[in-house]
Amino acid sequence: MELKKIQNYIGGKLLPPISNNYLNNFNPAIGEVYSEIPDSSIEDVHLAIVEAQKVKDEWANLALEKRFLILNTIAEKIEERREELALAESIDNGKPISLAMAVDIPRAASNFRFFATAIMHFASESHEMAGDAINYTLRKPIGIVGCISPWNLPLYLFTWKIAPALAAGNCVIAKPSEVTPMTAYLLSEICIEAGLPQGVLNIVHGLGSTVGEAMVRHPQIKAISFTGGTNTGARIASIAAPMFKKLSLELGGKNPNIIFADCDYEKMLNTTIRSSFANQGQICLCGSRIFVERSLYAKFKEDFVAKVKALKVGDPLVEGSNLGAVVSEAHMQKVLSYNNLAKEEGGTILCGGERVQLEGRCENGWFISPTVIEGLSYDCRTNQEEIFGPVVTIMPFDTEEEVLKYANSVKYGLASTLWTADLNRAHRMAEQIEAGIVWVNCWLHRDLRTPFGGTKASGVGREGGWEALRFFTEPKNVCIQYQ
Ligand SMILES: NC(=O)C1=CN([C@@H]2O[C@H](COP(=O)(O)OP(=O)(O)OC[C@H]3O[C@@H](n4cnc5c(N)ncnc54)[C@H](O)[C@@H]3O)[C@@H](O)[C@H]2O)C=CC1
Ligand SMILES: O=C(O)/C=C/C=C(\O)C(=O)O
Repeated sequence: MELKKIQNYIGGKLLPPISNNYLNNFNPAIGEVYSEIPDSSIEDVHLAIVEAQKVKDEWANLALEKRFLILNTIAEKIEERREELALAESIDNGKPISLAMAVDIPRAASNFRFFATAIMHFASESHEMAGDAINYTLRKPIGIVGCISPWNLPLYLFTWKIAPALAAGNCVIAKPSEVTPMTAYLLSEICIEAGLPQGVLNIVHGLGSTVGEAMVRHPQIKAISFTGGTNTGARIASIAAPMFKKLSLELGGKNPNIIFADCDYEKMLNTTIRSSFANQGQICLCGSRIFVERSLYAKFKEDFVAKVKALKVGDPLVEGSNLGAVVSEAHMQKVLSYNNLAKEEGGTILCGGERVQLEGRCENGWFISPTVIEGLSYDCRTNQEEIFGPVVTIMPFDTEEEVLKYANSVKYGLASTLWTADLNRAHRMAEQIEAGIVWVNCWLHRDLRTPFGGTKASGVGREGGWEALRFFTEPKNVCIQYQ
């Protein structure tokens, strides 16, 4: 059977790569190639830029209401095709279809709807100087911008970048992860149906080292919005910063989940299962280090491990599977290697820690049992490095001061979760935790207006709301002195 061939979306058309070379695209649940993706080259990136150049002024000057209507139509079409998109996402990524249906695809539609609306309300500042002069700040589209996204939340994160970039009046060259390209391809069909003018959005598929780097290096791409690994972010910054490009980098995390004995226990327990293992732990916001106040530790350990053991690792297309496959064989090997490291570092694996061999259709798929490890020190490698899989460590603590030291000991500073009924303590801790996001008595409770991103090695800049629209526009201040 001939494999489905994904195409680039350039100048409003679905095109093969200029080289006509393709890469294999795997279904992680069965461990087999099921489609092909363009192995695009620098020439395809250049073609996309030529197409974007032709229309960038027209798109930038289009009435806001017209831009709103087109982006809102894309949101509606994502919703209309949600079942097809959720199935495609599940097959491409390995995640349970129930998760794609409940979270990934609705959020992709919300991203377009949110920014379609937000741009209608985006206003610039003015500053009066004591009866002497007035300053007003213009916010112009940057021109052509680049969006590079990862494989863990494919359409969710791809649209989280593209939607504000387009809403702000830019033309976009976008590259989804080569590991999960399918829903970005379906999005190009949707954009054609929705009447997005040709060349405004161009999706170039291929490898990071070729397509991604060509985008980062191209002088006509004036800003790069990237989500992915910290090392990749550092490489992008090393190329783009000397070219004075605007950069938004949303990178890795090693997030603390801090649990005090006075918390709402049942809510905390259920949410901690989710914050540890949702999407097989492949969300940069997952809480991979769980710190529990000592008086609660034994009870938490018993209840948590029992719940984790009850999670079903299974065929992502079957209702009732709590965890699907991890995204690739290489990633599975990387995650499993941390279990060996944890043992070497003195840890005890309380449950999981192994490849799961399913029967039937998924017998060769890349599945890992959810893993809980205890007995490690806060500063060992297992507790310092991003694993990005279904693996958490649990550790007791005695005081706020002690747990803050543990929480802040990592190079990352993305997200954190606090569980306590004492709001004074929550404020105190939130103030001192080194992270861009602090959730109190909840996790991944998202309001798209809020600043989203991390500190330290978790990134530079913020996405979401006005932050994203500011990132994708260039401010110009005009100062007029009164005559
Ligand atoms: N959201 C997050 O925080 C994510 C973190 N990761 C972490 O990163 C590790 C590596 O995962 P990868 O798939 O290799 O992520 P990655 O950072 O290599 O990939 C993310 C995106 O960047 C592109 N890319 C790669 N190299 C590039 C370059 N030199 N220039 C421009 N674009 C480039 C990729 O093609 C992909 O579209 C994971 O094991 C995980 O720890 C991975 C994905 C998402
Ligand atoms: O915007 C969100 O709600 C979530 C974003 C998640 C990531 O950026 C990630 O996992 O990489």
